[in-house]
Formats: sequence, C-alpha cells, structure tokens
Amino acid sequence: MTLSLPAVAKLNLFLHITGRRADGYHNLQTLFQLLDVGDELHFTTRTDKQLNLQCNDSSLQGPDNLIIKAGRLLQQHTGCQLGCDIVLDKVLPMGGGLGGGSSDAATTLLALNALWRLKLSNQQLAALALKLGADVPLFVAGHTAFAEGVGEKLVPVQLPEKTYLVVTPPCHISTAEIFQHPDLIRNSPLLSLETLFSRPWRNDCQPLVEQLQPIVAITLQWLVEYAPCRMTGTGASVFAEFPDAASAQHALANLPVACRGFIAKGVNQSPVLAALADTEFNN
Ligand SMILES: C[C@](O)(CO)[C@H](O)COP(=O)(O)OP(=O)(O)OC[C@H]1O[C@@H](n2ccc(N)nc2=O)[C@H](O)[C@@H]1O
Ligand SMILES: Nc1ncnc2c1ncn2[C@@H]1O[C@H](COP(=O)(O)OP(=O)(O)OP(=O)(O)O)[C@@H](O)[C@H]1O
Repeated sequence: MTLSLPAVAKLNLFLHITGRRADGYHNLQTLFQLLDVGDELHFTTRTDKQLNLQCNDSSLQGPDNLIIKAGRLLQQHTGCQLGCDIVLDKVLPMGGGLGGGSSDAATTLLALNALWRLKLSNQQLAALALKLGADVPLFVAGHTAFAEGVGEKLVPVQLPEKTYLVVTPPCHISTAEIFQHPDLIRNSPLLSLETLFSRPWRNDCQPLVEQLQPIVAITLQWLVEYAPCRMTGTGASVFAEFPDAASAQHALANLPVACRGFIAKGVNQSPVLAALADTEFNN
C-alpha cells in the first residue's frame, strides 16, 4: 500500500522566550503560521519491520533522520511488526527555522498511523511527536496556532491567509547553540494572547542571531526595503508579508546572490490533513 503526503513549513510570526526550564528547554509564547509550501513524502508499506529512507539529498539518508526516528518510535510504542519504504523529496531549506525536519517527522507519524492501521488518537500522536522535537506537535495537530510551553501547548487560531516571501541566507545556525547562548533574551513577560496580538510582533532570538551571523542582519536590511520583516524560529530564514503574489515576486526577482527564496501562502489548516482525509486510510 502506498501513500503520498506533503510536509509543509511553518513561520513563527512572533516568538517570545519567557524562561528556562530545569531541563534546559525554554518556555515560549509563539504564533505558528503554517505555509502551503513544503517537502513531499511517499510511503510504501513493507511486511517486515525495515524502515528505509531514500532522499534527493543523500546527506539526509542516515538513521539520525527524524523520519526514521518517527517510524521507530511508532513501532516501539505499538509493537507493530510492519515497516515502510519512504522517499523524501526535500524542498525546504534545512536548519532554516522553517521546521522542515519536524514537519517530515509529523507527516511520517500521520502516514504510518494510517498505513499500519494503528488507530492512535491525535492526543497519542501528539505525545509521541513531542519526544521527537518541540515543533513536531504543531505539524501533527495541523492547524495554525498560538503555542506555549516548549511549543506543545497549542491553541488553534484563524489568521488571514496572507502571502509571504521567505528568504534563507547562506549560513548555518544551530537551534541548540542559540538556546544555550548567555546573551539570548529569555525573560520576556508572560502576556495574554490579546496583548501579544496588539503589540508589534518580534522574535527574541533575532538580536542574538543578527550579532552572531551578520549575513542575517544584511538580509533583513535588504528585505525591509520591500516590506516589514522578521526572522523565523532560531533563523536563519527571514520573512515578510506582501499584499499579493506579484509584489512578493518583485522582491524575489531581486534576491541577493547566494540567498534562497520562495513565495508561500499562509494556511490555517495543514494540507497534510486534507490529503489524508482524501485517502482510503481516513480513520
Ligand atoms: C525555535 C523553534 O523553531 C520555534 O518554533 C522551536 O522551538 C525549535 O524546535 P525544534 O527544532 O523542534 O527543537 P528541538 O529539536 O526539540 O530542540 C533543539 C534544541 O533547542 C533547544 N530548545 C528547543 C525548544 C525549546 N522550546 N527550548 C529549547 O531550549 C534545546 O536545547 C534543544 O536541544
Ligand atoms: N527529515 C529531515 N529534514 C531536514 N533535516 C533533518 C531531517 N531529519 C533530521 N534533520 C536534521 O535536523 C537539522 C535541522 O533541520 P530542520 O530543517 O528541521 O531545521 P529548522 O528548520 O531549523 O527546524 P526548527 O524550526 O524545527 O528548528 C538538519 O540540519 C538535519 O541535520
């Protein structure tokens, strides 16, 4: 049996860090915006327990891939004796603050739950998702959301579905390194959602990342000539909202050399949910 599903990107429209927990993780208040652009995954069930991954980027094929980890976790949790051949068509920039790996992992949990007919509830899948990463529960829930905790306490929100230009400068940023850095702003006050919506939106990681990676600051200086812009997650990607695709396209046509860029629409519901509902595995 075969199933093909998307794994879309997210933006953090705002990201406040409100404190550090005893385990080193940080409490956040963030507004997650799902996009309509992402990777594509193809799943074919195996009758043995093997999990194989093929990818257009060979650096992603090892056992450390979150897709393989998601499959193993599901096998361990349920005792399922089936396996899967998985093909990943990687589209999203990696380590870009767009949640690409997390989204791949979430799509894998949803796909294998359906293909292997495990009938795990959304709540059970969300608990497994959190073991794989702080961003994974968002993509399992599949709705644009306000998040607290480490990103797992999700409240769905309906936002106007805007057009975004997403730009990834040529540098690598480690999420763990940013969260460990002494200069990270990690004492933002806990605010109500109403207050957060009414204030200018910002990302607490941005000042530190701009200082550590000046190319991020330079990219933001370029983008702000077209529209107000910010960084997503721990970077390095930055984004701006545009009134329509044509104006976003105008900025994209002038993209600085070595940056990658794409235009996407914000969506309230993840395309993965619609794609799953369209299949015979809809349980
Ligand atoms: C920055 C965000 O992208 C915002 O959406 C996410 O919070 C990051 O989520 P993620 O990449 O799924 O993060 P994980 O893979 O769980 O964690 C990577 C590293 O980031 C740090 N980390 C992550 C999330 C969080 N709320 N606090 C943290 O301190 C931890 O040191 C961890 O070792
Ligand atoms: N399926 C995957 N796709 C991309 N990266 C993966 C995957 N599995 C594991 N990784 C590892 O995770 C790292 C971060 O990738 P990812 O694209 O998820 O970062 P990100 O966009 O910063 O995500 P987040 O916003 O969740 O921090 C990569 O450098 C890679 O080594």
